[in-house]
Amino acid sequence: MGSRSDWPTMEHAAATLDRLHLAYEARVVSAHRTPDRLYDYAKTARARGLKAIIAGAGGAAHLPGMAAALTPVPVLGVPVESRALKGEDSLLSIVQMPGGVPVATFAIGKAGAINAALFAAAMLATDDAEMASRLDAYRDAQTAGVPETPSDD
Ligand SMILES: Nc1c(C(=O)O)ncn1[C@@H]1O[C@H](COP(=O)(O)O)[C@@H](O)[C@H]1O
Repeated sequence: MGSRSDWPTMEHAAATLDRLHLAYEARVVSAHRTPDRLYDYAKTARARGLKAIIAGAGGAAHLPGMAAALTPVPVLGVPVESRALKGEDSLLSIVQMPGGVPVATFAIGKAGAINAALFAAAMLATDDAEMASRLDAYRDAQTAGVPETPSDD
């Protein structure tokens, strides 16, 4: 994520990965404020064995796109809700990549963070039966948690 201030959003991605027993690291890396850290992080990502990078950032959210420019590891962009423009700036900054440098872009805020984690798990599940069954269990629990009526009475 681009800043510690993104953690209240991105911790939902982390919690989802925890639920799926999927190992991850959470780091603050900013294209704007820590460009060298971003360069090192992205350039070493593949060799370190990272299978996906969930990049959350708000406002002028260049982090996901710059990460994607520097590594072949799939980048999943999460637009963090910004104070001034409610995350529309984040969304548009992340989604509108030039052809040739893809970033998979998710919804603004908490839902996007959760879905990015689920999507990363789904990518891994294509050749990991254990992960596929954990995802099935996640969905089963989600389905079981949806009541059929609007209230208990
Ligand atoms: N969009 C970026 C990048 C980047 O794209 O590299 N670095 C920080 N930021 C964003 O700035 C917002 C405000 O950050 P602060 O709260 O630290 O001022 C955060 O949402 C962060 O993701």
